[in-house]
Amino acid sequence: MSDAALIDGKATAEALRARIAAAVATLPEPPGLAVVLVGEDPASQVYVRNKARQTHEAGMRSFEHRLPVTTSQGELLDLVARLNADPAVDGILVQLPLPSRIDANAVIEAIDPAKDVDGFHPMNTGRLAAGLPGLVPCTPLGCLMLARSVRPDLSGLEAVVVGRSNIVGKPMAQLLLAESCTVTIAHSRTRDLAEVCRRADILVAAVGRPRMIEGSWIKPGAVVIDVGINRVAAPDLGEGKTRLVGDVDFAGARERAGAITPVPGGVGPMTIACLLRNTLQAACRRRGWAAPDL
Ligand SMILES: NC(=O)C1=CN([C@@H]2O[C@H](COP(=O)(O)OP(=O)(O)OC[C@H]3O[C@@H](n4cnc5c(N)ncnc54)[C@H](OP(=O)(O)O)[C@@H]3O)[C@@H](O)[C@H]2O)C=CC1
Ligand SMILES: Nc1nc(=O)c2c([nH]1)NC[C@@H]1CN(c3ccc(C(=O)N[C@@H](CCC(=O)O)C(=O)O)cc3)C=[N+]21
Repeated sequence: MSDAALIDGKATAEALRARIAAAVATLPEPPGLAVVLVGEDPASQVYVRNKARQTHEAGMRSFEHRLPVTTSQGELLDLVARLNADPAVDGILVQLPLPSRIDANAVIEAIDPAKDVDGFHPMNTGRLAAGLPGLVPCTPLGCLMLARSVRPDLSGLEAVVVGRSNIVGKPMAQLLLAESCTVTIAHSRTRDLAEVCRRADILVAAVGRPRMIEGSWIKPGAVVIDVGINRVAAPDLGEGKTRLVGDVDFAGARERAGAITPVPGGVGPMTIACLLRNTLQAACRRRGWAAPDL
């Protein structure tokens, strides 16, 4: 079989951001997104900076809160309460992971579900599981959009999600189930992961292990969505250099897949575009504006 089609997340995300910007331009006031970053994790700082820039480019307001790594849980909960009460804030994102002293679940549950643009509050995860409208986690939503860009009708397909985290794997499985896929969720205790993956018409990898999914595990013609963002040493680029790779062995998988997302330039840019989409949706719901059709 010839090489898989490349699913261009960067271009798809740019197009989605342009539609969001056009919709925002028609609103009486700009939606506002608050991003909270605790500590100095350099990778997180890059995401926060990219989010702020793209929020402005979409015509929205961005409120950044950078707190020292010594911040207590009480101080963080106070900030969340202020953001819940702030009428200019439509969306609240608290960057994860948080320092281990802080109970992340307590912080997520403190966010007003109507402003929970990450879709992590139990109210929103419950609504997703029940098939009710709500805010849907950005990364799985972006993955679904990319899968549908090459297979508009997923109904009846075998979908395998590798990873069962609350932020990617579980909501991804719910979205694929809602598309009428036959869904398998694999994880670190799964026996014979290679054989499970070989069943997949749609394979979503959200593990956090560089190139763990081998080319020979891919069903010929499958759609492969690689969520992994792993920084690895790249001595070929020079001493001390690094590069980003996914959870899938891209070169091997490309020989068998029908379509595949690259890393970088795949799921990552879609995550930010979906965050802006959720912020627009939250603003429209909260403020009684007609929600645009994106
Ligand atoms: N592109 C984007 O926008 C985003 C990318 N990411 C990236 O996606 C990846 C996953 O993130 P996240 O879900 O938060 O990660 P977590 O570490 O929370 O979850 C990883 C999952 O992978 C499973 N797993 C670990 N090792 C294996 C193995 N050997 N075989 C099978 N399953 C395994 C774990 O199983 P178990 O539950 O049994 O421990 C767990 O369910 C990371 O690389 C992260 O950087 C994350 C968020 C957004
Ligand atoms: N509350 C919360 N919500 C999140 O959505 C969240 C989070 N915490 N913590 C961290 C993870 C990770 N994440 C990414 C977003 C964009 C890219 C992204 O844009 N990646 C680019 C490249 C980035 C680069 O080059 O460094 C790409 O893949 O092409 C990656 C990763 C969101 N996360």
